Amino acid sequence: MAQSVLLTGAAGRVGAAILGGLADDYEWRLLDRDPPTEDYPGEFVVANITEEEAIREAMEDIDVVLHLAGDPRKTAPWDSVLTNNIDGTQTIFEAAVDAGVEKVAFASSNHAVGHYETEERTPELYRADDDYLLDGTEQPRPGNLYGVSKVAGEALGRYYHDEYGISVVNVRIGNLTKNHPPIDYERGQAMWLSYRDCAHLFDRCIQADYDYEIVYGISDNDRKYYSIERAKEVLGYEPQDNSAAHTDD
Ligand SMILES: NC(=O)C1=CN([C@@H]2O[C@H](COP(=O)(O)OP(=O)(O)OC[C@H]3O[C@@H](n4cnc5c(N)ncnc54)[C@H](O)[C@@H]3O)[C@@H](O)[C@H]2O)C=CC1
Ligand SMILES: O=C1O[C@H](COP(=O)(O)O)[C@@H](O)[C@H](O)[C@H]1O
Repeated sequence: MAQSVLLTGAAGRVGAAILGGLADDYEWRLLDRDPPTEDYPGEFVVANITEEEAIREAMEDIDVVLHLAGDPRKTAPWDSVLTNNIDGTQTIFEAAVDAGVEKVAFASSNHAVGHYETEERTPELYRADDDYLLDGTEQPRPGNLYGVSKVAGEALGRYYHDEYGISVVNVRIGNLTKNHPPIDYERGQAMWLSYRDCAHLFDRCIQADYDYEIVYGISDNDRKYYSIERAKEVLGYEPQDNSAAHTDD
């Protein structure tokens, strides 16, 4: 029988990439605060992730949670990230543990480590001949309050894993764009995540066995300063795309 997967933030861009690749592969329960405007492959729950009761109900009979819902803006103000990204993520973990969910994959971000991109390192860092690599074992260095909220989400996962044993993978997503990498944006090309690699990566988050992990979610770009070795090793991630293959780079 297919695993039951709760996808929060299902109506957003990352949700679209995941469902675009995996719609037929799982029993989906989709959740978003915005009501659906199209057909979705499963039950659609309209709820805010800060609503404890609604989230507890949404968690019933779920095997795996892909937790994407949150404010994705790098300029997001503190009150929004505090509510949507930190409070909301705590509500998700608490309900997941109580419901006996096996795994949570958390949509973290490149902005959790944005301040490694110092003036001395950039723009060389974004180029294929530069060998500087972050691999997920480094200390977080958020580049903005949004990044701080993602580090908090990763810490919540650490706590719920250590305290309750739930499996947690934090995917520090780079820059997801459809069809081709960002144009005239070296940083975006270095951290490009294609739609099909995104779907495959979250598929591996559903299928693989792990304890607590931090991995980078980017395609196999020639330009890169995030290692994808841990995602390959632990999750079996096999990306197919590379921003260098696009002539409009
Ligand atoms: N798109 C990208 O390149 C990247 C995205 N991420 C993370 O991935 C996640 C998804 O991002 P996108 O799909 O790009 O954003 P999006 O804005 O397209 O989608 C987010 C969805 O979450 C929903 N949502 C927001 N707050 C909610 C709440 N309190 N309760 C219920 N639903 C809520 C929104 O209605 C929206 O449909 C976010 O957590 C973001 O921080 C991280 C790095 C890069
Ligand atoms: O976390 C996120 O990062 C991506 C890439 O960051 P950017 O600074 O290069 O734009 C961003 O597009 C996305 O909206 C955000 O959630």
